[in-house]
Parts: sequence; C-alpha cells; structure tokens
Amino acid sequence: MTTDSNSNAESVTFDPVVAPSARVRLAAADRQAQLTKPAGSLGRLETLSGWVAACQGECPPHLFARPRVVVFAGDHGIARHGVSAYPAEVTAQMVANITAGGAAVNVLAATCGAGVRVVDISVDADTDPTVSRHKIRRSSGAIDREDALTHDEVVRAIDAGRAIADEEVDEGADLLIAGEMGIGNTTPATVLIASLTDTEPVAAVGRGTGVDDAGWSRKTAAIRDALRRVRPHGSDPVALLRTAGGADLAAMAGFLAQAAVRRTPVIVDGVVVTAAAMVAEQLAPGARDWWVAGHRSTEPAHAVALRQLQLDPILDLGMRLGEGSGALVAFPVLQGAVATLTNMATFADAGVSTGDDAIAADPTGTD
Ligand SMILES: O=C(O)c1ccc[n+]([C@@H]2O[C@H](COP(=O)([O-])O)[C@@H](O)[C@H]2O)c1
Ligand SMILES: Cc1cc2nc[nH]c2cc1C
Repeated sequence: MTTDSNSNAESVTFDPVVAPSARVRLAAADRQAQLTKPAGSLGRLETLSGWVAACQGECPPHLFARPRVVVFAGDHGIARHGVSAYPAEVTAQMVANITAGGAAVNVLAATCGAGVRVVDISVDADTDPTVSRHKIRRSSGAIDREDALTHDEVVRAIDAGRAIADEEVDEGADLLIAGEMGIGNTTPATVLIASLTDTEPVAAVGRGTGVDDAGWSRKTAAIRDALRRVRPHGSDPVALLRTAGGADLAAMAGFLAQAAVRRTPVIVDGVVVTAAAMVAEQLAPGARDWWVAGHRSTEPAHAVALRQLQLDPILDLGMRLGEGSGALVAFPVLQGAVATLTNMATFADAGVSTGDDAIAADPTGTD
C-alpha cells in the first residue's frame, strides 16, 4: 500500500484483482453434467461449487481444509448517543467472551471446524495484547458530529486489515470469513451503504441489536447528519471511511480487498461486513468475484448492499447477530456443494443410465 497526504482514494492502492478462472468454471459445469443426478437437480449448489472450483483454479475442487473466521472489533462514538439497545461496554466484554470461546461465533465455528480469531481494531478499552496487535485507536469518532478517523488512521486501518488477510493466507487459510463485533456499528455501516447506493435513510435504517422506536428515530437522525457530512466528498472511499466509517470498517475493507488479491474466497456475513465490502470493491475493483454472501440479515441496508454488489445470499434465516455467525451457518452448505462436485460418482463410473439413454431408447417419446 502506498500513502500520501491527500484524502483521495488514490492514496490507497491494492495489487490488481485477477478474476476466478472462467476456464475452470466451464470444466466444473462439464463435470457437473456427468454426475449421477438429474441435470440441474442440485440447484444453487451447482453454481456454488463451480465458483469454488474457479477460485481454487482446479476441477474437481478440494474440500476447504482451513476455514478461518476473523472477527473485527471496534467501538463507535455514536454508540454513546442512544442508537443501540446495548451499552458500548459490551464490545470489550464480548471480545473477552470470544477469546474465552463462549460466543455464538465460537460454537458455530466448532461445529464446522473453522478457526476463530478476534482482533481489536478500535475497542474503547485496553484488551489483551494477543488481540490488540493491530489496534488503531480507542473508539472511532461520533460520526453525526465529527470525523470517525483521521486520514492517516484510515490508511493504517486498511493496512491492518490487509496485513491480517496476508497473515491468514500465509498460514494456509483456504477460506476466509469476515465477522465483526461493535456496539453501534450498524449506524456507520448504514451510512456507508446509503451513501454508496444513494438510498434514503428511512429505507435503510434497521433496529440493529433491537433498538426501540425512540432509539430508531435517534439512529435515523444520526445517519442523516452523517450523510450530510459525507456528501461533499462524493464517492471517494477513503474520505467516506474517514468522515463516517470507522477503523473496524476500514480494516475489514482492507481484509476483504486483500483476500481477493490473494485469490482466497470469502464468505461475507451481515450488514456491517457487507458495508465494508462495498468500500473494498471500490478499493480493489473485481474483489466481489471472490466473495459469496452467507446470508441476508434483517437489516434493510443489508439487502440494499447485497443487491448493489450483485451477491445472492445463500441463507435468509432472520439472523442479525454479526460475529460472522450467518457466514458460518452457510459454510456447511458451501462445503456440501464442493463435496458433491468432487466426490460423487459419474454416470460412467457407476454404470447409471443418463437422460440421453432414455431418448435413445425411445426416440419418438411415444412408448
Ligand atoms: O450482521 C448484521 O447484519 C447485524 C445486524 C444487527 C446487529 N449486528 C451486531 O450488533 C451490533 C451492532 O448493533 P447496534 O444496534 O449496536 O448498531 C454489532 O456487534 C453487530 O455485530 C449485526
Ligand atoms: C451480547 C451481544 C453479542 C453480540 N455479538 C455481536 N453483536 C452483539 C451485540 C450484543 C449486545
């Protein structure tokens, strides 16, 4: 990454993103047609396994051997202004809970063999040195009235996310999941999405952790104010992260962009991760080809962002937890898709008649 003193997108650069292999995707479709099942009968699993094969650059693809979840933790000044159903202190408490193995992300990851790492990017407390190595600052600013970050902090946070992706890939991760934990973070996430899609706040603002009507009104007003602060900067992703994002969102954007640069597929989680994904796609065009959406959360802004990124969520279970939980529930579906493409017998291997045989036996179709 290179930096300069301007608050322009050009101050952050990623290596080019190479698209997943179109040739291997075709080979996967070819193999799919030879497997012992009616053509198309595995539905979406067929396109998912073709995508995995294209990402891995080989068909048949291999089952994911080292899936890894990275939970980006950060606080937000806006959380002190009544936009969440929970107090900001919960962020640091949940970081400790995740570290101890007691959170949803831990138990879901354990069911499917995924490793979990939590990183303190901007928690408003001192956390264990094992999780704070990439810390940028304590809490991002209250975005309805001040910038979330300085320009330098944005660049360092993006770089931290990039370094974390590099660490994970260098240690052998073959599938990454981005998750997050941060009281108040659906407010900046909604601002990023509304800004990048030109969506009216009322069509995008949700209840987050379950805020009541008064809290929802305060959240909507804060999002309006933040959008007003963002407007002069157009769609410059670095300026957007600086004025109305946060260090955790910037780090996730860097992580998602670098995963694509490193040709490593990612399952995107809920509204907060997807907001960062929208920024990452601006920083590293084509990165979205390396992502699949695990689920659609109940936050209205999530559907808006997924539509814009043209990501079709695997699941829609009414979830709104974060932590990477929705992506983790979707992971076995993706792994199952790979297993079918890789391990099923072909018609020829198993001596099973194909649809073509039925037509050959009765070419008139009248028997
Ligand atoms: O992933 C989602 O779509 C999602 C939707 C609603 C809430 N969350 C989680 O709840 C927290 C943010 O909610 P809030 O109300 O404090 O802005 C944060 O820790 C997120 O992980 C996550
Ligand atoms: C307890 C709790 C756990 C969470 N995990 C992600 N966001 C969260 C918000 C709360 C409040």
